[in-house]
Amino acid sequence: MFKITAAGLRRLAMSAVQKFEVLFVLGGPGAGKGTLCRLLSEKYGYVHLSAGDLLREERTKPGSEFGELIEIHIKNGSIVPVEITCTLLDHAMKISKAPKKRFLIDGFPRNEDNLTGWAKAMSDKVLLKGVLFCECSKEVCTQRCLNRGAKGSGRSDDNEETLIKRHEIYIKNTLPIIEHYEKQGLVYKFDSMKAPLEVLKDVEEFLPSIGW
Ligand SMILES: Nc1ncnc2c1ncn2[C@@H]1O[C@H](COP(=O)(O)OP(=O)(O)O)[C@@H](O)[C@H]1O
Ligand SMILES: Nc1ccn([C@@H]2O[C@H](COP(=O)(O)OP(=O)(O)O)[C@@H](O)[C@H]2O)c(=O)n1
Repeated sequence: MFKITAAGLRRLAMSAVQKFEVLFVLGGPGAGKGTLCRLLSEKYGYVHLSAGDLLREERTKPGSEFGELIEIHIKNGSIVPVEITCTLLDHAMKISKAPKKRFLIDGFPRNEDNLTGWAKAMSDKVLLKGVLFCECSKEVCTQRCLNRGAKGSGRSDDNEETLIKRHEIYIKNTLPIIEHYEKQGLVYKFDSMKAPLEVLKDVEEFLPSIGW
């Protein structure tokens, strides 16, 4: 006899309600992900969730059990375990009061652990509409982060030593994730060496193709 499992029932229930729509925004450290997301969110009301910002905020919360661990990873340029990051993203999505449940998730998924953890925890709730890939040279990325640091970002990772590691991790761990989505035809690449408003314009040409 046909039997439906609890997980099957949950999936059915979730498919009946509207799922959150998500665009991942990826690229090297300093490629301009946050800048693009801010422009898009101001103009279209999409909710910008930066994994890095959420982790930095959690790090400084009094009594956070993960504060120290997060700081070690950020200072080292390495990637925080997905259970922490995914819980922060999930919570931020749930409490969002934005009328349009359309989310720009910036700086995630950044490695295999992020990818599998997200699939496990979120695939029932979220519809991935695509991946925006900010293409930018290592030199420009590095210079942008150093300028951001010099202008007082206060970030413990906007320094030459950490930037070398961040870039290595980007090449070794994040590029394969972008390739993974590319094989599924989900990636939209654009030149993020251009000025911010030109980048915005290029991305705006892509949005109608996903119904945004
Ligand atoms: N298209 C751009 N052209 C020039 N500078 C940029 C551009 N996009 C971002 N920046 C600057 O580069 C730095 C890093 O940008 P940010 O958006 O924080 O990058 P990311 O989120 O990828 O680390 C910031 O100081 C920002 O003002
Ligand atoms: N998915 C993520 C995103 C960021 N992070 C951490 O946060 C740091 C800063 O990420 P970010 O997205 O704010 O900044 P960029 O490196 O892209 O400029 C990373 O170097 C990681 O240490 C993470 O562990 N996992």
